[in-house]
Amino acid sequence: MAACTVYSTQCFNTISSTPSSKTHLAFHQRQVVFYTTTTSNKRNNSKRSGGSVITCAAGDTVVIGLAADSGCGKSTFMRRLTSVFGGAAEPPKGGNPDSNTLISDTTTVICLDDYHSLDRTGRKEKGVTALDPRANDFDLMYEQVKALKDGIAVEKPIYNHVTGLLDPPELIKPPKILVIEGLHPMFDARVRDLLDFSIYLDISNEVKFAWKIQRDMAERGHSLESIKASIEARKPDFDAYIDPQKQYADAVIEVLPTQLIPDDNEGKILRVRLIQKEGVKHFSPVYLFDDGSTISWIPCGRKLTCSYPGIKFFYGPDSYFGNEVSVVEMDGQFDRLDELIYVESHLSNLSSKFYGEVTQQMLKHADFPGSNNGTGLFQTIVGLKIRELYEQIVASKTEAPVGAAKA
Ligand SMILES: Nc1ncnc2c1ncn2[C@@H]1O[C@H](COP(=O)(O)OP(=O)(O)OP(=O)(O)O)[C@@H](O)[C@H]1O
Ligand SMILES: O=C(CO)[C@H](O)[C@H](O)COP(=O)(O)O
Repeated sequence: MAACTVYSTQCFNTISSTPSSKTHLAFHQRQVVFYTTTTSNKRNNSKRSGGSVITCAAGDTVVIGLAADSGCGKSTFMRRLTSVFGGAAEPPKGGNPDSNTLISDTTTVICLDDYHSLDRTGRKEKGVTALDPRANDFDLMYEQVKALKDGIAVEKPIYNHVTGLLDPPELIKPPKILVIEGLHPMFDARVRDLLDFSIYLDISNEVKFAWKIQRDMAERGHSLESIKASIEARKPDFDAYIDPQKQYADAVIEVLPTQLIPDDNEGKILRVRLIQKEGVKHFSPVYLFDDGSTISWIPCGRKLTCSYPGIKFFYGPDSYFGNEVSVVEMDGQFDRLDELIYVESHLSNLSSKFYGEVTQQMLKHADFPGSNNGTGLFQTIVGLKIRELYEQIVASKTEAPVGAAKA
């Protein structure tokens, strides 16, 4: 956690709440700022108050945005990211058992579903989906992400996925790294500007469908028809509000059906592309063999065991929404994960701390979905990149006063 003392939240509760109001108070001889934002929730007749108490001088929180549709691997990615920093991520201790937040020593992951301004029944009554901006409170999202970035604890609302209601808020203290994950981290320009790094998980419709069926049929007992209907119902809003955010992402992990099997419709073998924006501060793209070149590589042979249809890598420069990017692509899947070290040794700029760290991370989480293909590989690499970005930002802040003195 960033150095921070949080005074009793009752202090916050004693302040009358007016929408988006700021009140400055003297408190214990320190300047304390209360942010209070209220959203009426007629359905459960409760007031959602986002309030916070400034007692931190830090303001060192690095903010990462992770955008994707529901069921597209955000939680899996978060587990890989948290593992890179060591330590397990858990919901806030003693809090709401249905909290969506995950806290570890270094990272706090908040789910942006908590900023739904309409609960499940409210959305149904108004005929809007959760993807629609009208069902979300972007003012509160902005105020609270900004507060956390500035080292201020907040009382964040909770959207309860079990009941479909808006629950009373939970206290979130400013972490070293704040990850905001969900449907809209890059939708609102004010929130977007707070991000130090952004990622979009771009899962093609065919693959999304296959994953949804696997999870919602096998694990949640939904019927094939209801899964199809739910995907279709969300699609217009997904296209209008979620998908366009990928143009702003610093890294996109694009997941497509394989090209190694003609007309494959099983969706089990994946072609995964890591699209990395050039010129992003503290982020230096990964490359294969030679920086800036264009390479197609089939690593199968003496050092890598491959069964049908094999594995194919590609690396090269490209343009993405008018931005210069470099792309590393992997089509196919690993037979033996320990042999990944052979591929790792041909990738550069991995931001690893020792030779073989990527392979070690992948082996450690061999049971996570996607560990035998490019989804797991690129999620792990992006995790290492975020660690390096964080370390560089912290180092640059520590060095800044020295530079300033020289000037
Ligand atoms: N890389 C992958 N390869 C194969 N299947 C995957 C992969 N990632 C996720 N899945 C499938 O998708 C499901 C959802 O993954 P996950 O819970 O990580 O997504 P999510 O975006 O956090 O979902 P939600 O927002 O609905 O909670 C998993 O249970 C798994 O079936
Ligand atoms: O797109 C989603 C992000 O997770 C959910 O569908 C949205 O949050 C609404 O949740 P629920 O279906 O539990 O009411």
